[in-house]
Amino acid sequence: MAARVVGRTGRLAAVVRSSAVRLQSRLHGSTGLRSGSQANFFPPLEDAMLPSGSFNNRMALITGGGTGLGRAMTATLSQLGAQCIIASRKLDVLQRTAEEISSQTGNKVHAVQCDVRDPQAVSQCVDQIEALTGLPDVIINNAAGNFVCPSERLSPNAWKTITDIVLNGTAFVTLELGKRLIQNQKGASFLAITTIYAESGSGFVVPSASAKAGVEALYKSLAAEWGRYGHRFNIIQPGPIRTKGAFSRLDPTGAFEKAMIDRIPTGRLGTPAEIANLAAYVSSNYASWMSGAVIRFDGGEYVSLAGEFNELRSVTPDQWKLLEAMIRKTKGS
Ligand SMILES: CC/C=C\C/C=C\CC/C=C/C=C/C(=O)SCCNC(=O)CCNC(=O)[C@H](O)C(C)(C)COP(=O)(O)OP(=O)(O)OC[C@H]1O[C@@H](n2cnc3c(N)ncnc32)[C@H](O)[C@@H]1OP(=O)(O)O
Ligand SMILES: NC(=O)C1=CN([C@@H]2O[C@H](COP(=O)(O)OP(=O)(O)OC[C@H]3O[C@@H](n4cnc5c(N)ncnc54)[C@H](OP(=O)(O)O)[C@@H]3O)[C@@H](O)[C@H]2O)C=CC1
Repeated sequence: MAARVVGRTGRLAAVVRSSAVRLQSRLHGSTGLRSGSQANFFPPLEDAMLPSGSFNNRMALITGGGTGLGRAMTATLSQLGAQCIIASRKLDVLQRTAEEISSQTGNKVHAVQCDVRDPQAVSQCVDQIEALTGLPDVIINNAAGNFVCPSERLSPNAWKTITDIVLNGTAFVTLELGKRLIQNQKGASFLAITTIYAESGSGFVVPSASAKAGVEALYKSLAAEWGRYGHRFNIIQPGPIRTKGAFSRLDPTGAFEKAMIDRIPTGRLGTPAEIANLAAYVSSNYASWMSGAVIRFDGGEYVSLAGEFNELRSVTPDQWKLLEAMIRKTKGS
């Protein structure tokens, strides 16, 4: 009897999972998941989490919204009723994404070209946004640049390029919009996408780690300073989520992926739709008491890397018997 119920529940869970994956691939493209066995405990739920219409009459700017995680966030906000503006350097990519998402959700997505490293371009981009939709209620600073490289091989321009996109770009977008919103007495939710190594630092991505740490200091500082103008500032630190932009620059041969998945306690990569749901919640009015928050979203990878005894996961029950006997035999110090 119990086995029949478990069997039926298992089949039901499989059906729910496969329809969630179908919806996800329609809106966000393929999940591309590879996983370890414990991933079966943690299937991604990928349909929009918030009630439909949660972003009706709200305008959202997503930098880097044409690809990867920014695209997934745009798709979810648009599905929930927002009018979105996506901004980055490649107008053709932005326009394609904007058309695809608009045609799926029925809500307008605008594409605006902008290199966030250039403060003048940012100011012109905000002029365009004001003309298209008015000042946004939601700003997601998601654009970034990165590549793995031994630090002794970095040129000054390589350092400048990454820190300009990540730290200066985020600052230019945030300050330009912040000042105009303050002038117009309009509140907004600002969200920055950083990463787990913004906290620990990491070799081989030193410009990115330094710049992302700066972004976190910027957002925590403004959370304290600009609450009085109706602005909230929050940070999501994602762990590994497959996107072409990230994986082609951080693991070009694919050699590190398995080791990375093995050390993630939930046994799999995150999915773009999962982070999109979190970003939507943080940017929504359901989170109106959330400001200055730093949310780690990594399947447990950070704590798994940090704890010095975590490698003991590979000790078998028989080996534990021996270890325990040795430990118990020890007397005195
Ligand atoms: C399994 C592991 C996989 C993944 C996930 C794992 C862990 C989770 C944590 C992940 C964090 C991820 C953070 C991210 O930010 S991922 C986002 C990645 N997306 C992008 O980078 C998209 C945008 N990128 C770009 O446009 C380019 O890559 C670039 C280089 C950032 C900017 O392009 P631009 O045309 O402006 O710049 P260039 O003129 O090409 O180069 C400028 C400068 O940099 C030097 N350079 C470029 N590439 C390299 C390299 N690979 N190594 C060393 N140096 C490089 C280039 O030579 C130029 O310097 P000079 O020659 O002029 O001195
Ligand atoms: N995927 C992952 O595993 C992780 C990603 N992240 C973070 O998530 C965010 C999204 O990354 P992901 O989607 O993976 O990668 P993508 O490469 O797909 O996204 C980066 C986006 O930034 C835009 N961009 C780059 N340079 C500029 C610029 N100078 N001006 C304006 N826009 C620019 C790119 O568009 P264009 O080329 O048109 O300018 C692109 O759309 C980033 O902040 C990244 O650091 C953090 C941890 C893990």
